[in-house]
Amino acid sequence: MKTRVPAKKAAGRKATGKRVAVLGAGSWGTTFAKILADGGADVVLWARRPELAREIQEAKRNSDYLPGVNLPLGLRATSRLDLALAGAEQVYISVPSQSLRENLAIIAPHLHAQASVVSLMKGVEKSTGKRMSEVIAEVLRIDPAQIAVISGPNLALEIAKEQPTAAVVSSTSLETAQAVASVARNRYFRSFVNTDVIGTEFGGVLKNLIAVAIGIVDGVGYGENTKASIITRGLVEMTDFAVAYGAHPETLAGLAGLGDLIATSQSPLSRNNTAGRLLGQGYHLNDVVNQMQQTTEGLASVGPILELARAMGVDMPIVEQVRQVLAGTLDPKDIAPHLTTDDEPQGERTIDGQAQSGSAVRRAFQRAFDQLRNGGRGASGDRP
Ligand SMILES: NC(=O)C1=CN([C@@H]2O[C@H](COP(=O)(O)OP(=O)(O)OC[C@H]3O[C@@H](n4cnc5c(N)ncnc54)[C@H](O)[C@@H]3O)[C@@H](O)[C@H]2O)C=CC1
Ligand SMILES: O=C(CO)COP(=O)(O)O
Repeated sequence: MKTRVPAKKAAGRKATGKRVAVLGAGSWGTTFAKILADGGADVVLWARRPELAREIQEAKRNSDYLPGVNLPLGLRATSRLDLALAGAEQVYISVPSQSLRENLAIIAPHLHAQASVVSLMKGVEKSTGKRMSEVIAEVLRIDPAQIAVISGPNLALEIAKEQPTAAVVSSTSLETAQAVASVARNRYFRSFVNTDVIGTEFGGVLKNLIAVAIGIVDGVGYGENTKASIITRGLVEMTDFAVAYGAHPETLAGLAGLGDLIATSQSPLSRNNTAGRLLGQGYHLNDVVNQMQQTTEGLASVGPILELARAMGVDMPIVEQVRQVLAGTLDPKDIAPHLTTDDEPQGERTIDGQAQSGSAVRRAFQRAFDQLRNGGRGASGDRP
């Protein structure tokens, strides 16, 4: 199929005229390119492999990652980074988190100085524990106001099939978030905005870890009570962690937190959930990793997240148990929404007022005080 149709016509609505690039033609990068093109943007998608770029450009298909999905006729694809980035005012990145730094090094020479850079990724860098927007700022040395992140309950294949979905675009600059959100939207994809980059990014990272835990108990054969307990207590862990690093608690109650946690924990489309299920069924981690053909961010994030949690004195019993299952030191059937060593009842709410308290330092003191009050155990509790 060699016919070329202008983006405006192909999208079936007025083009915004905004020239954007999407880097990474896996399931999410390709789906996001479709979101943008269907919203009227002029999109060029960069694929590492020339044969994949050719398939997308000529057949308007990405059969490995999005089987059965027809891509917009106006969507262009190339394996040449310089061509993808030429004139791009917004650059969306969707590569595995552990490869971001090396990819940024080859992106940098071709990036327009004023371009907004948007992370679609949900991992932290294993070697540094840094969030993707931090890695972007560090390597590209651009103003943080040029950087945005997008997160939410966004299982790629459902969106590629045009099922109605919402997401949140976050940037320290509201103007940037709004500029990105006005391009990254269409009739089936609605973008909200916030300025809580920390909460939005950590929400996406942390829900992966809870989704692995849910997959594990699913694989073991436990039912809805166990899963609901882990989802609920998991959200508390996510919120405690993110707030300790400066996030707003309400972000974790929003699309990038609870919303994504629900979608990822419930869906067989989730790679993190699937990896957990295989572990729960008794497969060894190496076999699971070999079986997963797509990026499973949660597996790489467990270690750095627990280190970051320790640094702030945040208890993450569920994530800790996921680590133990991955390490083969905890039987999957023993994973539970609490530490197996808990022997005294704990209050469901113990960090009263934390959500309203000021700085991260103040919260750390509050947490230390709560730990003392709880006889050395970490504070745990639903946010008010
Ligand atoms: N698939 C989904 O439903 C969603 C994924 N995400 C996030 O998007 C990011 C990318 O995920 P997917 O597109 O799903 O992964 P994927 O495994 O489907 O695709 C990753 C793509 O990155 C490319 N890539 C570029 N440089 C690479 C390198 N050095 N090593 C390996 N691959 C390289 C691969 O060729 C591939 O096209 C992840 O952080 C994920 O958490 C976020 C929301 C939804
Ligand atoms: O982030 C996602 C949905 O919002 C995709 O989850 P997985 O990476 O587990 O497939």
